[in-house]
Amino acid sequence: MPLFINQDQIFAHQVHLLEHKLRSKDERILELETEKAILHLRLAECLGRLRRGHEEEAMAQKLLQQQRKTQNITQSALGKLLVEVQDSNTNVQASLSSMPNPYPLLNDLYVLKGSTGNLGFGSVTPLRCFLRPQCCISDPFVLLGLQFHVAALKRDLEEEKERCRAEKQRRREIHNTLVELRGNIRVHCRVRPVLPFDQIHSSTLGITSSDEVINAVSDDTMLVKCIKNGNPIINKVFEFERVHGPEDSQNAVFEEVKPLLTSLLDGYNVCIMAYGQTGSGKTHTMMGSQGPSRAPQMDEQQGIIPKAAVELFRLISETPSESHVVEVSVVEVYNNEVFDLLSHDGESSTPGQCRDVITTASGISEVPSLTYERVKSAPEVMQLIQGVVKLRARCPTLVHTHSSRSHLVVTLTLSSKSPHALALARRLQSAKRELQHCPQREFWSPRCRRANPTTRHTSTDQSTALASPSSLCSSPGHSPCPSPRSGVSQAPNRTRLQLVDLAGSECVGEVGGFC
Ligand SMILES: Nc1ncnc2c1ncn2[C@@H]1O[C@H](COP(=O)(O)OP(=O)(O)OP(=O)(O)O)[C@@H](O)[C@H]1O
Repeated sequence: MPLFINQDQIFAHQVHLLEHKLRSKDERILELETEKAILHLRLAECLGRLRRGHEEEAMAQKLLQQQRKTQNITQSALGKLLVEVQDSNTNVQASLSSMPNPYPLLNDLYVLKGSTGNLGFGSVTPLRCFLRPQCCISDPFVLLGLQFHVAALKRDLEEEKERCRAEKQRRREIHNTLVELRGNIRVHCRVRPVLPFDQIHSSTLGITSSDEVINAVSDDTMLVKCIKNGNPIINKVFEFERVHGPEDSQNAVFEEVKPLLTSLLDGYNVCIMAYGQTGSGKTHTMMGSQGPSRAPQMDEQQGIIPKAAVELFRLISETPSESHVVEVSVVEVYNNEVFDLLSHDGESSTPGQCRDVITTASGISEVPSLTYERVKSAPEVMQLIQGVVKLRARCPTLVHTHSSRSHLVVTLTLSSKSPHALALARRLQSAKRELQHCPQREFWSPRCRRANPTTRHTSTDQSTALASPSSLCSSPGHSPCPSPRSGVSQAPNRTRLQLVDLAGSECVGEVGGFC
């Protein structure tokens, strides 16, 4: 059969194919245009975000500047007012003392000054009228008026200060309630002042001394300038429960943690821990930087540990109905080993005995043979701590020469209730020590841990562990004590205050310590 090819049909087919190709291309063009529009939109969004970022940064800077300005203005205004008041007061006192007092009624005026309240210049006229029939003298009135004015100014100033204090206190209370609602761990941040050794390290990193890397923007916000050589500065904002600026004193810092000590007497364990980069001021905050010549008790430069000891004994003296016993232990954690700095046992010349750490079946970490010294006053606590704290491992770092290279844990154990109950607890503790010498006992120590990281066994009797003063609260913070089991129900109520000064990391490459 002959093959017949219709040319028209071939052309029609080719046209159809070409039309199909054309349609596909049109569709592709449409797709690409849509993608282009989406990319344009994204670009616009990114630009908007970038702009907003710049605006936020500018606002943060502006806020900081405004705060500084307001602070300066308030401080200088207060200073001027104080100087004015003091000057006027001195002048008045000098004039009055250099003058004989021939007017017996002037003494009445002093009484009036105390009882009438806010007497200013305006009050002089009625007083003058009152005195004129008897005295008819004008100069003393001027002086008195001046004195009243000074007194009124002083009172105003005091009232202002009081209002300011009350407002701050109210804000703190609301804040604390909020924090309580949020959880039992509070994180405060302290920014120390710039010190001479900072200038040296700044210059090695190419930062000028006028660059403040960390700024306490408000009571709870901190601005950190992240500076890296050759890169633009990035501002980061961090929020804490409380931010202490460089101007905040040791007292101001302690006031924030002081209420926790009341919790200790209410039956809660408390742990206050200082954490931070080397040279950031942990030891200064926890122990203080007191010179040897200073009186140990009333020193404002004392840190949280001495102040907490004073406060604890003050609180105890306010509850004489209960008998309280305070015991102190000082532990150094260095190179994964625990050293009992108060230990007296052993003939070794190395101070501080290495102790084992065990973990009970209930997951509580213990240092069973830790030394606890009974103390009766805050100076006694400090004498013990000061006596052994010099044993702490130290080594110069790139930041400062007296860097502590170990963690320090000071524990104050408070036992309340009758002396009989305390004696029972001691008997339980000695029974526990006997148990520890049983040959079949396995325990977890830092050395075992190195050999086998998963080994965490103990055969310690849980009831004795609960009664022992050496049982550590497993989680730091403001957590309730374990409730006594039936076997130790007579044991005294025991709570712990742990004060921890950690060793700082040497993170100096990133200024500000926020890597
Ligand atoms: N708020 C502060 N006011 C004045 N000086 C301070 C303040 N904080 C720290 N310093 C001083 O800074 C230096 C370093 O402080 P400190 O020894 O407390 O640091 P650190 O964090 O304990 O360091 P490390 O972890 O290396 O032991 C000390 O000379 C200390 O007196």
